[in-house]
Amino acid sequence: MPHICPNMRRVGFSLLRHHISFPPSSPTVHSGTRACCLRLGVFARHRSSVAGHSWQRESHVTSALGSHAPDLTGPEQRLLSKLYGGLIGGQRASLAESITLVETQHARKKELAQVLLQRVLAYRREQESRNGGKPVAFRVGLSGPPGAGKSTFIEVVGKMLTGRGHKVSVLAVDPSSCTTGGSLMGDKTRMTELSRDMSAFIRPSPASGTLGGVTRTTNEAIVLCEGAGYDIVLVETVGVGQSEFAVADMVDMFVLLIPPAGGDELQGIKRGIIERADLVVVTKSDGDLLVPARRIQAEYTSALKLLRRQSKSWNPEVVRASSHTSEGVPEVWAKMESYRDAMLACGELQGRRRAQQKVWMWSLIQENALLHFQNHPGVREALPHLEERVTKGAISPGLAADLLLKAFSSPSP
Ligand SMILES: Nc1nc2c(ncn2[C@@H]2O[C@H](COP(=O)(O)OP(=O)(O)OP(=O)(O)O)[C@@H](O)[C@H]2O)c(=O)[nH]1
Repeated sequence: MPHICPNMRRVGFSLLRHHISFPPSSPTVHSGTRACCLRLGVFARHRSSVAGHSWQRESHVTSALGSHAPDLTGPEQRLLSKLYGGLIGGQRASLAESITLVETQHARKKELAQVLLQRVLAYRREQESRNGGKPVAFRVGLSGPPGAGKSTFIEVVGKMLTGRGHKVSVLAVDPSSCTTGGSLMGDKTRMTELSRDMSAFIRPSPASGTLGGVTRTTNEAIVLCEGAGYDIVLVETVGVGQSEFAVADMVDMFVLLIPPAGGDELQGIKRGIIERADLVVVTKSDGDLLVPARRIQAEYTSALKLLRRQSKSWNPEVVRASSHTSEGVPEVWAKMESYRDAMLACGELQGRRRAQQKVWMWSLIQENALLHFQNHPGVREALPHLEERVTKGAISPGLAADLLLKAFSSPSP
């Protein structure tokens, strides 16, 4: 049972009191977060210069956190130096290894991952300040129903962009891996050409975990990709469950891909997610599918007019493209660039990123607060009995919740 600081308890207590919904029980234990923050100070004091960037420089950022930090061992320091040096040097193997580190469930490695991440964040901040405070990479989320043509589209756009000198990374968020451990997205060979391109980096979804856990690691993987010099980060997800909302909360632009099919196939597309779309792309706009594609485009254009606008500077549009003929693909990218430029110019993109940091932080708190609540000895002891009485109707859910929260707020035995 990890030590839970009183503040953490208060947060968990107050979240529960305000009926904020938590994800279901999670195997992701994040107990090392605070310890690893503390450890940053130690890492900062490890003065090795990697790729011309001295660790010393960040010490002012982290010294306030560092006084109780236990030391990193020599091998740990060497591992982190190697990963960081390789990562900012743009080595794909170091990037892949760093993402594996942030995906780990191993408590100590999780701490190391946070140390690395903090360093990469500091490096990225330096780059952004050199870039006039503007983000160094453009993050685009792409979602759509199974078979919408997402991976084919990403392959074609990705190749076009690397051909123009960009470095493109593709991260996948697979909701099925969170529930079943299986995969909606990973079982077939995807983006074969792009995966051979040295300017591209493709990373499948973590194999398992809660959506909260996958969201955290994807957010962290984005930071690592940007540190490794990828100026375009594409995050792909299937429009199933809540994963598309999670992805919309971690990108600069959210794009919905819709196949030119009618009726049932489109019913799975949630109205809520259409509201979040900055751009809708009707895919497979070629051959026999051209006519239905035009019809779907017209239908969605009318539907979008009825929705509330998300931005003062951007009106979501519906465009058509074919990944087979490439027709419309450069135009789709041009729209994405116009969006980025407009949102950067008015500062909304930067504002969106700031808000996302908070969403990300709160989703971590929710996940961990619930975990601490469930692991509390008093709660564990009272839970089976109270659950039984609630299901039998002997006591109200409200009273049971109050009793459990009371157990949680009393000191551990
Ligand atoms: N005619 C036509 N077919 C396409 C086009 N793009 C993709 N397809 C076909 O649509 C099918 C699904 O394409 P994918 O790219 O695998 O779709 P996806 O959305 O990634 O699918 P999931 O991985 O199941 O979510 C494949 O058989 C593709 O060949 C296109 O531009 N035109």
